[in-house]
Amino acid sequence: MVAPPDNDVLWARALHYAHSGSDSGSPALTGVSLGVREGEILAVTGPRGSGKTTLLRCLSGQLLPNQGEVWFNSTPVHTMGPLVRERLRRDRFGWIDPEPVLVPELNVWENAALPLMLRGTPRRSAKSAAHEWLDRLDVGRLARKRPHALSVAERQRVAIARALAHAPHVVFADEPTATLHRADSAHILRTLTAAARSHAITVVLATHDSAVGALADRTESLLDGRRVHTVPLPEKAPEGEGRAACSLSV
Ligand SMILES: Nc1ncnc2c1ncn2[C@@H]1O[C@H](COP(=O)(O)OP(=O)(O)OP(=O)(O)O)[C@@H](O)[C@H]1O
Repeated sequence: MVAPPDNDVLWARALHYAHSGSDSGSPALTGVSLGVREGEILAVTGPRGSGKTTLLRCLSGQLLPNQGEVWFNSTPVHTMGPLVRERLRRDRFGWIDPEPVLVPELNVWENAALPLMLRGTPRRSAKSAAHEWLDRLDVGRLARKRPHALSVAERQRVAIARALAHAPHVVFADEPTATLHRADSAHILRTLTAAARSHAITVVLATHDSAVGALADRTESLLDGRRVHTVPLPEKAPEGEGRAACSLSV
């Protein structure tokens, strides 16, 4: 095993992953390698079924690749046992799902403070951190409400506050605005990326919306479980060919 470059907070080499019982019968990832730098916002784009979610779940230690390696800050994740991976995810990573999944019995600030309280942060400090992030995401006024009293967009803001409140090293955001209207979606993405930049949090953001890539420092594209390079056509493309990008498989 060769350790990854020092400036990569996350590093994956030759990841292969096949879901058992997959409808397509093809593996979700076939040899994906990539590095993510400290503090970077990386967009992972690609059409539906291209392997974005599977890649994020392998990088975050939720899934163990069938082959290949995942490293976090020079520590191999793919060789960790389930409990160590669980602790790594709880303490160092944040996760944002496409649809907000909150605990219905807890109010908004308790939901946002949950990762902190699970790792033993005193209630008062956890509450204060949760309030800070809820305010930042424009849902501080809802802190005492239960999730069912909120709109989907408000619940997603709470889920984002929860992913950020414990000061994670890396936040994985899987299509975080998939269920939102365009205006909400743009605002939430800007807030997420601005918050991450101001706290030097690394973000790996899966999206099938190429416009989202504009907010990222870098974009990696997937197609059929492989990384592809997006190569812009030359300025003076011949008549009729337009300026669409083309993809070359690597
Ligand atoms: N739990 C699962 N069980 C079986 N097959 C799965 C499972 N999750 C994903 N797959 C399959 O793996 C492939 C990659 O799926 P994945 O969800 O990683 O892609 P994606 O790019 O995130 O897609 P989407 O944009 O629709 O979320 C697809 O063929 C999908 O059907």
